[in-house]
Amino acid sequence: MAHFLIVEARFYDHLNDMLIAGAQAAIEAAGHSAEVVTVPGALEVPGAIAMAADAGRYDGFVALGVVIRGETYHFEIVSNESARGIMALTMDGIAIGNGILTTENEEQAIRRADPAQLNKGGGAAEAAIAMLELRGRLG
Ligand SMILES: Nc1c(NC[C@H](O)[C@H](O)[C@H](O)CO)[nH]c(=O)[nH]c1=O
Ligand SMILES: CC(=O)[C@@H](O)COP(=O)(O)O
Repeated sequence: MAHFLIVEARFYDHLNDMLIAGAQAAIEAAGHSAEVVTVPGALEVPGAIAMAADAGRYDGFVALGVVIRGETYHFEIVSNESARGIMALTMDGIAIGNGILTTENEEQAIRRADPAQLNKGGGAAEAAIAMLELRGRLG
């Protein structure tokens, strides 16, 4: 059994709750366990994963959050830089599933967060599990 850390950027409560539910269900269905830590926004997610990876208590990570386009270039910064930070950690061999949604509006986000619809939280958890298993196989 592996132990995962779900790092959630809590920007939209109702959307995050759905993402977490999907991720937790996928981890439990695979026979693993998880705990959740909350950070202010998507830009803080890579840093939190880096801190937790250093601590060495977790086998893998699930990044969750929602970025919805506003009026300014901030959307691009938050979307691209959070993904870039997560990708950099992935390239260091850390098993991470990226479930940070980047959408044009709330309607798109609901469809993707809802476990009964596109279930992107569950998909991110499954990706983290797959990468952990791959690391075990590849050494
Ligand atoms: N606009 C969104 C943000 N912005 C906040 C940043 O992620 C960050 O917390 C802030 O700049 C302080 O460093 N975060 C989201 O997760 N979603 C957004 O839509
Ligand atoms: C991530 C965003 O685009 C949004 O939350 C920020 O909105 P704005 O660009 O209107 O300040």
